[in-house]
Amino acid sequence: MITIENMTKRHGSRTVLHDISLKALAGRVTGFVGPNGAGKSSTLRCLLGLDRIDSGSALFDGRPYRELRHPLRTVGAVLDGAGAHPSSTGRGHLRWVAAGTGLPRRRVDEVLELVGLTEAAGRRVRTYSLGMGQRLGLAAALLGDPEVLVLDEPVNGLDPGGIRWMRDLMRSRARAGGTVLVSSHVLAELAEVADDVVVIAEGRIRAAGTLTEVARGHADLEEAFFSLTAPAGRAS
Ligand SMILES: Nc1ncnc2c1ncn2[C@@H]1O[C@H](COP(=O)(O)OP(=O)(O)OP(=O)(O)O)[C@@H](O)[C@H]1O
Repeated sequence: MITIENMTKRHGSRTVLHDISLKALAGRVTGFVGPNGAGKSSTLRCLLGLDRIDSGSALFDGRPYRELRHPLRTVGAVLDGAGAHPSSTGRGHLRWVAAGTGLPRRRVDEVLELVGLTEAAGRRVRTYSLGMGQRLGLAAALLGDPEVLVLDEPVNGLDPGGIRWMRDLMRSRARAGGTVLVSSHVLAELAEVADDVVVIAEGRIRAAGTLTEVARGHADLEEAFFSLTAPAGRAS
């Protein structure tokens, strides 16, 4: 379970996250939605210990990321695509990650199979399509078979088959008891996969609840998104 409480993040004099709180529960997919610049990536970076939090907390079952005993076995994350060196092969990249974290080498072939990259595993990452890069990033995140998955815009660059596959994967991780936190710009895209939704805009949480609760009182999901994320001066 992920618990963020009263988290504030500043860059210089600019506050990009204002006292935000959210929960992502085990056994559920939690969608994290907001327009460009809303603060989604900043939230995920703070959660994963990549950026320092100015106040508040961001915890995995009660511990900050940096204090996890087995980070890769606890949390898998995909933030900016694959994160692999372009001249390495897909398999080489995963072996490097596995070796650096004490995970068994055989796990590399298992995750390549899981994300559908077995055939392309010997090719250099620079020849991968955007969607293949996303799959490789996910393969690295799954190496430690973690309980928690944190995915920033994971369907960017995927074709319809890839999107369906990614949704199935998120659902199956949640069904198996995992915690899945997934960000998107589009509420309707999350409708297919999320049990719960948290809406962020201008660095503030605007709504949270089940998809039905968040959409209640709005004509459709698109209207709900625009209404909930409208600039503060214009929010109804
Ligand atoms: N290193 C930084 N220095 C200064 N401002 C930053 C920095 N990183 C992010 N920001 C600002 O924080 C705000 C939130 O950005 P963030 O990338 O978290 O939004 P986002 O919701 O992930 O947007 P997108 O959907 O476009 O990726 C933006 O106004 C951005 O300009």
